[in-house]
Amino acid sequence: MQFVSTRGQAPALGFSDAVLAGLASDGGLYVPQVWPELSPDEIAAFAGKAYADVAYAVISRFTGDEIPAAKLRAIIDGAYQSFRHPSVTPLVEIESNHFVLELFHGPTLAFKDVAMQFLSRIMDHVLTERGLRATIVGATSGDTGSAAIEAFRGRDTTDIFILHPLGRTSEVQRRQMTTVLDANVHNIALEGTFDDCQDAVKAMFNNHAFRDSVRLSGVNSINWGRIVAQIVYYFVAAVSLGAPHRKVSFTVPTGNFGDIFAGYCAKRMGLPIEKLVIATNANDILRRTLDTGRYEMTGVAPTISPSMDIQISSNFERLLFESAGRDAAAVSRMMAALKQSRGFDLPENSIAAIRAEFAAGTSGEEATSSTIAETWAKSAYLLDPHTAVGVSVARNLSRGPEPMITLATAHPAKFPSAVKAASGIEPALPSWLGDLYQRPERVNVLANDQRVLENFIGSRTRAA
Ligand SMILES: Cc1ncc(COP(=O)(O)O)c(C=O)c1O
Ligand SMILES: N[C@@H](CCOP(=O)(O)O)C(=O)O
Repeated sequence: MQFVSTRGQAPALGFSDAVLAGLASDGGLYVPQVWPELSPDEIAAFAGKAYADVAYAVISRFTGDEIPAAKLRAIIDGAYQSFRHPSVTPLVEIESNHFVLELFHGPTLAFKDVAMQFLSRIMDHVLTERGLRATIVGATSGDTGSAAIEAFRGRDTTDIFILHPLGRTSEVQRRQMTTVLDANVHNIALEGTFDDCQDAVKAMFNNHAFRDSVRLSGVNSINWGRIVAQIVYYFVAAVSLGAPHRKVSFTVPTGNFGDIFAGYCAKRMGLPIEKLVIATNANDILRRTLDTGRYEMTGVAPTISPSMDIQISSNFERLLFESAGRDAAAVSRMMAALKQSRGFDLPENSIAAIRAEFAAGTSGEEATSSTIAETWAKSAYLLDPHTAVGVSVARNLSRGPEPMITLATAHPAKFPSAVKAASGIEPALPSWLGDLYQRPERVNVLANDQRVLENFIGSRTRAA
């Protein structure tokens, strides 16, 4: 299996190289050259299988023979043993025909663990095989960072540098990152927004001298290794509700578009999904794009679902590539316009193709809070604010008879103030995080300046 860049100017790479590269050298994102397909019989055979079995069946379609079967199996088993629920990603029916898919049973209580526990093991394997070390740089609005730090801490093959926006994460999210004191972990609180953090990471990838000198690698969902692991739970959830004999729809709280793009990939592989619903908070650039056909940046507003306070939705580029008939030149033009004038119009064929597969809705702050309160009152189920955005949008949608699955992307205890303000209930952290507020923190506050960041990273990485 080869992977090609959405901008068409970088060499096609195999799975391991695409994962180590993170971002393509032309600034694009890697996607599979062809979509592997699973037949209805193969999908039906997932019924009753363990999560790791389905993960192996799906992921091995992308790794081909690059990772030996026994090694891939051991990596997947190790990744999902770190989850504290026997089903890994259980489904809970919160009201008639509306389910939440709990993706937060991993070590850091957010859906990012599902992919990160896999990615860290794959990268470690490839780097060890090649006798190399890499410098991992990631941008986070709170959850990617803690999941990545937890997954890569203590590994000899990698040094990890995570940029978070100073003062814009929840306190639990910040502490989950800054209290990890392993020598290979470096936390940077950037004076800026999440979009600034993400821009800085992309600029490091586009500075080829720096990229090569530190053997730069990325763990944001620009990395195909993240997406591939997230495809799995769409199959697991849909099959448990009757797929492929019955269609299902998914609503996904969306920021960087990685999670919902994984759902699109599952559909391309043959999973019968009726609709993929993009749920945004007040930072509603994606919903506006679906309404108007124009992607237009306006500014980021802080919300009670801070992990989705994003405007530059990286993985939307992958969808643009697919929806524009894989026209890499058209994608490059749109991305150049975004950089120059903070917006672009989608070609007619592209927006029509997107509207055929996706719907979109927005949940403002009040609607999100009242969704937390109502769901607690009616179903005794406590939603985190990101999941509440999804549930709120799914409830307001005109729906068909198929089951709706809203992705529960974080545990409510990661956002105790917002959840308590909405419901009166203060969700407790699980016992293994019970002393989080007593643990010492280590963090470096840095200016949003590319030279400062590159000097900081270059002088601390062991991969240089
Ligand atoms: C809790 C939570 N929900 C939803 C999202 C949005 O996911 P994505 O960026 O893949 O769209 C994020 C972060 O990205 C998150 O941390
Ligand atoms: N919400 C994310 C933002 C980064 O998204 P990613 O999926 O591209 O890593 C976070 O929690 O950091």
